Amino acid sequence: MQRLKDKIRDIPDFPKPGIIFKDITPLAKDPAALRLAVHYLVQPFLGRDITAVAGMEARGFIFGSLVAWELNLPFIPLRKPGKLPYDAQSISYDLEYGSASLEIHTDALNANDRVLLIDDLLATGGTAKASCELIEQLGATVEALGFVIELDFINGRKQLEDYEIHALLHY
Ligand SMILES: O=P(O)(O)OC[C@H]1O[C@H](OP(=O)(O)OP(=O)(O)O)[C@H](O)[C@@H]1O
Ligand SMILES: Nc1ncnc2[nH]cnc12
Repeated sequence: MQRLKDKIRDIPDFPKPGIIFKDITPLAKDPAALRLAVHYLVQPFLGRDITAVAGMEARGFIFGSLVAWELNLPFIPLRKPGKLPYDAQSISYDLEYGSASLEIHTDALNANDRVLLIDDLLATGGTAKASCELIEQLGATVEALGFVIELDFINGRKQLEDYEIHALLHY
């Protein structure tokens, strides 16, 4: 795991004063490290009854689509507002440095789906909680959540108590 941690760059005061931004671009830039991260990321989910992988725009797309590829499952994008072309369901939420919205196509999932939600980072959990609600609004079940990074000191898990959560790197 230290090999992966070495590929996460701290950027102080981005995007706001007081935030230490965990930059995953050095990890994405290194093919061996990226493969290793995805290898570890999928381990808890192998052989499980999961029907789809969902990821949040934008950094969740990087890891979510690689996990979907690795598990040979559909990838469902949760997008920033106004980007999805078909009927979409929307939700607003707060995150570590502001507020935002995400959308999902209303036909992306149904009541038979058991979804693995993947993102790069768990901070307050606002993004993840809203994403779970979006998935559940379509009648689907959230099977588990997977993150590359968890900021333990923010304790985003407290608002995700009902869910199984796995994270590779803890700060
Ligand atoms: O746990 P939280 O406090 O909700 O924060 C975590 C979220 O913040 C970042 O996304 P951001 O909204 O910055 O979008 P990006 O992926 O487009 O950079 C990150 O990729 C997570 O999705
Ligand atoms: N500290 C942080 N670094 C990178 N992405 C984030 N999303 C929310 N908080 C973050």
